[in-house]
Amino acid sequence: MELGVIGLGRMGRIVVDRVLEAGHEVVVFDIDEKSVADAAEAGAQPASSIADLAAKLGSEKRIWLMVPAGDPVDAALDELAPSLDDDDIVVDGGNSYFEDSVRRAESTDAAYLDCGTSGGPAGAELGFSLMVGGPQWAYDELVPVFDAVATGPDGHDRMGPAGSGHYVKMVHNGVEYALMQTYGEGFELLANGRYDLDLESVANTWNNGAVIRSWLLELCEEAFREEGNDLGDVADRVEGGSTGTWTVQEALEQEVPIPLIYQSLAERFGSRADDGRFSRRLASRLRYGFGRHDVPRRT
Ligand SMILES: NC(=O)C1=CN([C@@H]2O[C@H](COP(=O)(O)OP(=O)(O)OC[C@H]3O[C@@H](n4cnc5c(N)ncnc54)[C@H](O)[C@@H]3O)[C@@H](O)[C@H]2O)C=CC1
Ligand SMILES: O=C(CO)[C@H](O)[C@H](O)COP(=O)(O)O
Repeated sequence: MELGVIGLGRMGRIVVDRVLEAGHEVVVFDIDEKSVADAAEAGAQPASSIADLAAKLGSEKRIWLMVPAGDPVDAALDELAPSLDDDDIVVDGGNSYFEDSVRRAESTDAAYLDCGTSGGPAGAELGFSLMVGGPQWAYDELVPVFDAVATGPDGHDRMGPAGSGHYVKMVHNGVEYALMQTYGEGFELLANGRYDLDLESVANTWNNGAVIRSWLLELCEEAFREEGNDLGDVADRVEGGSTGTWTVQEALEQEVPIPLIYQSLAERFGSRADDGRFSRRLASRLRYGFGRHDVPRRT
C-alpha cells in the first residue's frame, strides 16, 4: 500500500517509520522542511506541499494526518479538498475533538476515519493502540496500515461511526488524568509520610506483581530514577488539559458523574498557581515519560 503522511513530529514520524518497516510506501509532508528531509532519509518519498503529496499518491489516496488538533487539521483538509473524492480515505490520528471529526467527516469528499492514538512517542517500539471511527469499508481497507502502526492486529479496532474513535480517545485521556493524579497523591503521601522511603524502589516493587502495576507506574519508577527521589527541579505545573476538559464537558452534558476525572483536571488548573505540590510535579514528569511533552522546571 502507499500512504501519505502529513505531520512528521513526535507521532507522525513514528507512523512513517512503522509503515515503512512493514514494507509499504510512504509519501510525506510537513511545514517543517527538516522533518521532511529526515523522513526522506529514512526511505519516504518527500513532497513539497500538500497538493504535491496528493499528486504523488495518484488515485485511491490513503492519507494519514498527524498534525496538532484544531486549525492545522482544517488547514490540511482545505488544501487536500481539490484532490479528494469518495474512493479516497483520510485518517486523522491526532487528538481532535470528536464533534470536529463528525463535522469533517460530513464535509470531506473522501471517507474520513477519526483515529484516537494512544501510546505516545515513548510507546513507539511496541506500537500504538488505535481507536477508529468512520465507515467500515475504509477501516477494512486500511487494516494493513493499522496493523503496522498499532501493536499488531489486536492493537486497533473500529469503535463505530464518525466521531466514535476520537470520543473513545477523549475518555481514555480523562482516565489517564485520574490515574496520574492517584499515583501522584500516593507518592506525595509516601514522600511526606512517616518513613524515609526510596520511591523508585517502591514503584519497582509495586510493578512486580502488585494490583496497581501499570505502564504509568513504570514511568513513575523511571521519573524517580532520572530526576531523583524528590523529583529534583520538576516544577509544580502540569500543562495540557484540553482533552480532559472535553471529557468533563461531555460528562456534564450526559449527566454522568465523573468526580475523579474532574478533580484531576482541577488539580492541573490549580497547579498553575505553582505552590509546589509533589503529586502535580510527578504528573508533569509523567507527561514527559509517555508523551515527551516539555517539563516546566523550577528556576
Ligand atoms: N505526543 C503524544 O503523546 C500524543 C500526541 N497525540 C496527538 O497527535 C498529534 C500530533 O502530536 P505530536 O506529534 O506530539 O505533535 P508535534 O508538535 O510533535 O508534531 C506536529 C507536526 O505537525 C506539523 N504541522 C503542523 N501544522 C501542519 C500543517 N498545516 N501541515 C503540515 N504539517 C503541519 C508540525 O510542523 C510538526 O512537525 C496531536 O493531535 C496530538 O495531540 C496523540 C497521542 C499521543
Ligand atoms: O493523548 C495523549 C496521551 O494519551 C497526549 O500525550 C496528550 O497530549 C495528553 O493530553 P494533555 O495534553 O491534555 O495532557
